[in-house]
Amino acid sequence: MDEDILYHLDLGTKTHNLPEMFGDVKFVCVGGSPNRMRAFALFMHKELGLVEGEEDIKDICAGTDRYCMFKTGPVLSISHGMGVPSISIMLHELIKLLHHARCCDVTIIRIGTSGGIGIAPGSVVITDTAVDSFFKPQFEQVILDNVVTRSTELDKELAEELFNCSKKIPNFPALIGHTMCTYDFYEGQGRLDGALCSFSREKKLDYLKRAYEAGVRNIEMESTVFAAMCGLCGLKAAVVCVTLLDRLDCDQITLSHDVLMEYQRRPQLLISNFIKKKLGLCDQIS
Ligand SMILES: O=P(O)(O)O[C@@H]1C[C@H](O)[C@@H](CO)O1
Ligand SMILES: O=c1cc[nH]c(=O)[nH]1
Repeated sequence: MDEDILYHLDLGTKTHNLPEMFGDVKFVCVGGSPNRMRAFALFMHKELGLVEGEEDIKDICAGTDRYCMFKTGPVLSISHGMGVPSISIMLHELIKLLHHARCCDVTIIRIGTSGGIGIAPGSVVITDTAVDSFFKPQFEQVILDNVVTRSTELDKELAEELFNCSKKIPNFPALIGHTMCTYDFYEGQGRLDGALCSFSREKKLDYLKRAYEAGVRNIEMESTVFAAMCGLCGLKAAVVCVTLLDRLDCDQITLSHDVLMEYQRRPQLLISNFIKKKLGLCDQIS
């Protein structure tokens, strides 16, 4: 293409000098909420000890209200909204952005929230494999009128490295497990408390217990397409989500605002330690 307009990011190859703006990016962190991703960028800025002021960390995608994007040193922090279609659009444009900017050796990590299965709320699940609602390690993309099945394997070495990093953080509950990705938060995740519910409590528990037996430890809404797209495009990728509740116990998220914020910071702390370690900024993890 003579020109590539990254419409939902409000960036383009003719309007922006992408290599100059993004050429040094080595880590990309993505998550659903714009506020979380802004908070992560500010946290990384502090952790990396960068000189310019926090006020210089501006939303690069301010011209659109679809996604927000912040850059601090080699770390890019981007929001992706909720669900597969939303993250998929963002990833198409992000991956093209990294290509146009001539970035190399980029690691991409989704830092999110999730519902746990059979584990304590507040646990951080590092995904080894993302699975669909049938516990299969695949993502089905409808392309024209064909269903194309793509693998959702993630980088096992990276998952192990993150798990080892987590062990160095005091009182940090983390584990490696499969993550189930659904197309809905309510009936799609076996919740009884949506506007619609077409199954019994027994059926719900039977489904979630079968998921647990298949190795699933948490449920969220983006991991399969994230793993599939990053895998096909040669990006090292990981998914790190905190659990907000144990779905074997309840459906509603009753955490106080403060606890919710503290839980959401857990994946951020782990990833910040990982990035600092990769950049050689700390032998001793704080
Ligand atoms: O990154 P977030 O915390 O948005 O991920 C999960 C999956 C859905 O997008 C959302 C549902 O509450 O949270
Ligand atoms: O239960 C939950 C919690 C957060 N995100 C989800 O997708 N499900």
